[in-house]
Amino acid sequence: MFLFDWFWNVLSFLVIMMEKMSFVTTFSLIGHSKILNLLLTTIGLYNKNAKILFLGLDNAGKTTLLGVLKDGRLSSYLPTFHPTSEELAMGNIRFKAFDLGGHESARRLWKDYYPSVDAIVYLIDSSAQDRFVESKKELDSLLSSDELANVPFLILGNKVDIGGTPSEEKFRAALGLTQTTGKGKTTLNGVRPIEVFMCSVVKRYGYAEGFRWLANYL
Ligand SMILES: Nc1nc2c(ncn2[C@@H]2O[C@H](COP(=O)(O)OP(=O)(O)OP(=O)(O)O)[C@@H](O)[C@H]2O)c(=O)[nH]1
Repeated sequence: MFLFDWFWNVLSFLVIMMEKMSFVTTFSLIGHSKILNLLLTTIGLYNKNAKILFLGLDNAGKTTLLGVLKDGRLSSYLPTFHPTSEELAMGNIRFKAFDLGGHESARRLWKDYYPSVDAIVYLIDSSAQDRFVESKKELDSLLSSDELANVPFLILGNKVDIGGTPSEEKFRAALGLTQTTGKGKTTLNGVRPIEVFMCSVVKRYGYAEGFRWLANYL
């Protein structure tokens, strides 16, 4: 019995060593990032290289969100007058995000970015109720664009940390967003995915759920 145990332990040790050696050899031959990519591709999580536009009126919080997603830091930014872009990864989505600015002059450039876009993230300052009509007008114009007909829309009702912001229900009603896809993963039957998530970029909540929802449709 002792001999059998000893033999079994030695055999197990050798098998583990061989596995480790072949892994180390493969690892150094292919390289760390390629192995990671290979694993992610195998489990279907890596092919989400998407082009995402961050749109919304000026002051909605687009650049702040981009900054938080980029390096986790909250900074203060000047209004965006020139489009900027960042390569980002969030959960299982890798994407190139374009912050196009929300001032009236900047909005004229939005349509130049429609070709080959994979998703729109539309931010609305939920504390600025006096601007809901203007925000709805821009959103409706995006939603009715032929070029964006099949593009998923993630609507973020931002700044809920500010007192007096409307409930999600009232926010949806004001923006005409009562009929949406649903927050789970659903079969679309040819309908464009569109969903609302209330969030606070500065308090860092709400938007991650939104991006997780969006990942289902990229
Ligand atoms: N209270 C609060 N303020 C926020 C939030 N997100 C952004 N802000 C503030 O809103 C202001 C505008 O944010 P920006 O990120 O510059 O807005 P933008 O949409 O990029 O604006 P433009 O560049 O003019 O199009 C800044 O003072 C931010 O600090 C939030 O979740 N809560």
